[in-house]
Amino acid sequence: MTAMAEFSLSDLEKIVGERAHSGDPDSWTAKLFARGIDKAAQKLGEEAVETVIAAVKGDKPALVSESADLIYHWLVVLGLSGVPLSDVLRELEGRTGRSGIAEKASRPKG
Ligand SMILES: N=c1c2ncn([C@@H]3O[C@H](COP(=O)(O)OP(=O)(O)OP(=O)(O)O)[C@@H](O)[C@H]3O)c2ncn1[C@@H]1O[C@H](COP(=O)(O)O)[C@@H](O)[C@H]1O
Repeated sequence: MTAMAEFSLSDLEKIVGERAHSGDPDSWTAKLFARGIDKAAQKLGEEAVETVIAAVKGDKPALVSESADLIYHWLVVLGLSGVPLSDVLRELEGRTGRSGIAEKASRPKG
């Protein structure tokens, strides 16, 4: 369990980056990168819906599994979009110490 606890999103981002252009016919990551952002974004949306369904049903094992699918596909979409995980983490870090409601109130109207 110790090794698993050390596994990070950054590790998964690295794996996705390495597999993206591997040319391995057995790589789902390579397949998604070849098909492009529309397909990857569609998969991300499907995994999001499946995660929501698991949560609403109170199915904890499914919630864990679907969350993993969701995060993996999210990293694929970030990669395809040329957005590094560190940009998202920096954005999240910048929000710490500020309540969500205050943050929402500060957004431009429109
Ligand atoms: N975490 C994941 C991961 N999560 C989900 N998936 C794949 O995502 C795919 C889509 O899942 P679905 O259940 O929606 O499959 P589906 O409904 O048959 O898909 P459709 O073609 O019908 O749209 C499946 O092939 C899953 O295996 C993942 N594929 C890869 N990874 C990670 O990426 C690494 C590299 O994987 P490859 O690129 O495949 O070598 C792996 O070692 C993992 O660490």
